[in-house]
Amino acid sequence: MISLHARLSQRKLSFDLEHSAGRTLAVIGRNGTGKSSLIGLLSGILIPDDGGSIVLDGQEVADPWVGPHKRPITLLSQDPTLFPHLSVLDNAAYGLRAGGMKKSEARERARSYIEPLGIGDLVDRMPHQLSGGQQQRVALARAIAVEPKILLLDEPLAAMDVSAAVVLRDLIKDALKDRTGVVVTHDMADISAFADDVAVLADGQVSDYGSVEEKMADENSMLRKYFLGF
Ligand SMILES: Nc1ncnc2c1ncn2[C@@H]1O[C@H](COP(=O)(O)OP(=O)(O)OP(=O)(O)O)[C@@H](O)[C@H]1O
Repeated sequence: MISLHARLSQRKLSFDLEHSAGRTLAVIGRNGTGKSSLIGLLSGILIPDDGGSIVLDGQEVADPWVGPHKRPITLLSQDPTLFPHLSVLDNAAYGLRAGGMKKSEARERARSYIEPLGIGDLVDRMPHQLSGGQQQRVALARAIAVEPKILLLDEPLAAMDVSAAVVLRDLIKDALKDRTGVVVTHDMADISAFADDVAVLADGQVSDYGSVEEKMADENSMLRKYFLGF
C-alpha cells in the first residue's frame, strides 16, 4: 500500500494519493507537472514539507532519517547507472551486499535473478562491455534481487530502441507480478502492459486517479484526453 500526503511548496506541488498493495500505478502528466518529484518523495531523494506523511507498506517514511536504503522500495530509472568497477554479477548483488549478506550468498542469489532475464552468460562482463538494453536488464536484476515490496520505475524504457523495449517490457511485467509498482511513463504501451491504475498529474497535484479500464472507458477522463486528445 502507498499513502502519500506531501507538499513541496518550493515547487508548488501538493500530492494526495492512496494506492492499493499488489497493483501497479502509472503516473502520467505533461513536462514539469511533478512526476520526478513524486518519485523523489517515494524513494527518499526528496523530503516533504513539515506535516507530510508517506506510508509505504505500512511504514511511515516521511521522516528525513528514514533514508532510501531503509525503505521497502527500489527504483529503476531511465539510465541504468551501473557501478562501472563491478561485474554484472556484483552489480546485481549490490543491494544484497549492502543489506549485509555474505558475498557468496549474495552472488548466488543475484545469479538466480539474472538468469531469467536472459543475461546469464554475461555475469562476468563489466558494464562498459554491455549494450544499453543489457545494462538495463542488469539494473532490473539489481532492483528486484532485494525483493522490494514496491518497485518504482521512472521511464524505464525511454532510452531503449524498439526491439530492446519490447523484450524489457515483458521482463518488467513479470517483475511487477505480485508486487506494488509505480511507473512514470509517456507511453500507452507501458500502461497497457503493466498498469492497473493511473494517476494524472496536472496543476501541481493528482488531478485524476482510477483504474485504467475505468478511465479508458470514460471519454471525459484525463487519461483519454492525455493520450487520445478527445
Ligand atoms: N531542484 C528543483 N528546485 C526547485 N524546483 C524544481 C526543482 N526540480 C524541479 N522543480 C520544479 O518542480 C516542478 C515539477 O518538476 P518535476 O521535474 O518533478 O516534473 P516532471 O513532471 O518530472 O517533469 P519532466 O516531465 O519534464 O521530467 C516544476 O515546476 C519544476 O520547475
